[in-house]
Amino acid sequence: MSIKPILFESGVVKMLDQRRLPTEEVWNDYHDYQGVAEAITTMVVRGAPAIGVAAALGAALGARDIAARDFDGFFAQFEKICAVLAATRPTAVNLFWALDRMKSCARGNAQSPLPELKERLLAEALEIAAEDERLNRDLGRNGAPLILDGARVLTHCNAGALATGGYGTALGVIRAAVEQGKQLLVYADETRPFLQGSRLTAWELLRDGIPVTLICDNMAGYLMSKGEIDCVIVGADRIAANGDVANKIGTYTVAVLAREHNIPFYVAAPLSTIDLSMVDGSEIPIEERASREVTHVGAQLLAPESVGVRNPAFDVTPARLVSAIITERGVVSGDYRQGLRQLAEKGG
Ligand SMILES: CSC[C@H]1O[C@H](OP(=O)(O)O)[C@H](O)[C@@H]1O
Repeated sequence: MSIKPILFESGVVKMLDQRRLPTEEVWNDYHDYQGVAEAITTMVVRGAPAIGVAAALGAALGARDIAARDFDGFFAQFEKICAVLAATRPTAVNLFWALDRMKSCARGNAQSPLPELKERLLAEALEIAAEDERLNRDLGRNGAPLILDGARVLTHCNAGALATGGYGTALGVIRAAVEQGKQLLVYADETRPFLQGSRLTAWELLRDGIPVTLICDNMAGYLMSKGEIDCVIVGADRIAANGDVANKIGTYTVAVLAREHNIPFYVAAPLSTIDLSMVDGSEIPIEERASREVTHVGAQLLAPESVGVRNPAFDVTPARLVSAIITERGVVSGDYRQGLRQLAEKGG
């Protein structure tokens, strides 16, 4: 059974501290929205869908503590709480999708007594979490036919159960293929600088008994040139209406290498990652993170303290390099603008 990185038990949000993996499995308790916001910013929890789930639960915790006499007073404070959570990280659209859904839920229950409204908001957040795992299983089944028996599959970063409400997106496709009896080998890019591949994907796949080999990011091209990679599958943080894909830094590099070697490059993402308001990828906000993530691994200094550093946490892969986009409602290729819109209009 794949892990769930976020739980809600006895009125407390529990999150597996992904900064401590793979050496320690430590669960942190969160009692208020401020703590959840910090957990998102500091990457205790990370991964586009997981960030959305965490923010929804954080908003529900915040709603619970609002002392208001009427809906207008309540909603004014609830919007401020959602704004704090929305300010945590800019790239993954799932964060904003989840918070918009929570605000819609509040408005849709404006006539309810406030105690009932607060319970309804918690139920909505829990549904977002449960729904995410369910739809990842659908997504996995949709993508599994693209992964051939015996395939050697390269993935970048962690788009697994740890990045979602459960089961994973890119790793969800891999799980579904394995569940169908296919023999696979996953090559996991270590994914500098935050090392989601070496610390999280390797840990997650070994934990589930799925064969995984760790490589440095700069080894992917060599393995492709030797014919040792059959396909690439990654997650996404935001997909624009034309199919441009924002994902972990280094994804674009892998996509260019895959095209050079005529290797299929697949993107797995739920519809909550697709931003049809974004015409193309040029407008997707790219998070710049702290220099220390580049100059250090843990407490170990790797570079001169005074060196200049850039640390964009994401890049944008143009749609022309994407072989197919796998979602819970189907697989799209070719004309992404039309295909993504049709999927979005298809309904649940
Ligand atoms: C299932 S989406 C996971 C997605 O999120 C990761 O970014 P981060 O670890 O910084 O939150 C990465 O882009 C993954 O592909």
